[in-house]
Amino acid sequence: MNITTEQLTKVYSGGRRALDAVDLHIENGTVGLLGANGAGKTTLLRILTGVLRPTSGRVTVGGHDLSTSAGLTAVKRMLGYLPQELSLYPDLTAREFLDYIGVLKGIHDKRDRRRQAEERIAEVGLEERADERLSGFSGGMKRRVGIAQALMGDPSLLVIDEPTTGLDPHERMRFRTLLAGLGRGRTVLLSTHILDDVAQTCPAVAVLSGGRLVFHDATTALVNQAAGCTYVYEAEGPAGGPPPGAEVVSAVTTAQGAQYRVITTDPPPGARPVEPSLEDGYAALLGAHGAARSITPIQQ
Ligand SMILES: Nc1ncnc2c1ncn2[C@@H]1O[C@H](COP(=O)(O)OP(=O)(O)OP(=O)(O)O)[C@@H](O)[C@H]1O
Repeated sequence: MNITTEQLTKVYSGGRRALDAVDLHIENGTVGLLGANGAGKTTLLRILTGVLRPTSGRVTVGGHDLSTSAGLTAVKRMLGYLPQELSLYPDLTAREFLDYIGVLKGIHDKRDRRRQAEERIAEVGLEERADERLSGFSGGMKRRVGIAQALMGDPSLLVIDEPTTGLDPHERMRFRTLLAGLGRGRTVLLSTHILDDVAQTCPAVAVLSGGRLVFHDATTALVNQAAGCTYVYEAEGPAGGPPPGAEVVSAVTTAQGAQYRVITTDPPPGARPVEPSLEDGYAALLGAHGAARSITPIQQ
C-alpha cells in the first residue's frame, strides 16, 4: 500500500505551522516516524487517516486521493488506526468491544466478526481475559486491545501512534514482538519517541523536525549519520564538561567527573571512538538541523 504526500502543509487556526511542505513516499513494510515533541507526527498521522484535513498539499493512499469523499471512504475501509488516546468502552468485555468495532468497520456477517475477533484476541495474547470488562484492564492490556481493534477487518494500512509509551519493560518487549510481525504484507506507520522500538521493528524511518521532513531512509542509514563521529569522553573534576561544540547524546556522573557520549567532528584528546547506535544517528541528524538538546549528567 503506497502512501504519497506532496507539499503537505497544515497550519492550525492559531497560526501554528505543524507540517510544512512534506513530500513523503512510503511503500509496504513498517516505517518508524520519529521527531521531537511538537514535530508534527500526530498531525501527519491524523491527516493520513482522514481525521484531519490539510491546509494545502495532496495525499494519496493506495492510489486514492484523500481530498475526495470517495477516496476518503476507500482509505477508511483499508485502514487500522491506533491513536495516542483510544477511547475504550469500560463496560464492554474485550470480545464485545472487538465485535462492536467489527460492526463499525462494516463486517456485517456475525460469524465472520466473531472469527476475526477470536483471531485478533489470540494474536495479542488476550485469550484468558477476553470476557472481562475493559475497566479492569492494565495499561498494557488496553494497548493490546487497541492493536486488536486496529487489526479488525485485516487492514492493509496500519497507523499506530506511540503504542509503548508508559508500558513496563516486559509489556514493551511483548508489544515489540507483536509489532514486528505486523508489517508482513501491509504498510505500518509507527510514531514513537522510543528509539529501541524503531531499531527493533522498523526497517525504514522518517524523521520530522519543526514540521519538515528531514530524513527518510533505511534505519541503518540513520545510524550511519553518526558514523565516524561518535565518541565517549571522560571529563575529570567537577568543572569538567563535554567537549565544546559537541552534540551530547548521554552523560553519566562518575567518581572522577562525568562520562559523555558525544557526536563531534572535532574530538578532544582522549576521546574514544565508538560504534554509533540509532540514538547517536538521531542525535547527529537533529543536531545538524539545529534541534540540539541539552543534557545533564545522570548520577551513577
Ligand atoms: N488542535 C491544534 N490546534 C493548534 N495547534 C496544534 C493542534 N494540535 C497540534 N498543534 C500544534 O502543532 C504542532 C505539532 O503537533 P503534533 O501533535 O502533530 O506533534 P507531535 O510530533 O505528535 O508531538 P508529540 O510527540 O508531543 O505528540 C505543535 O506545535 C502543537 O502544539
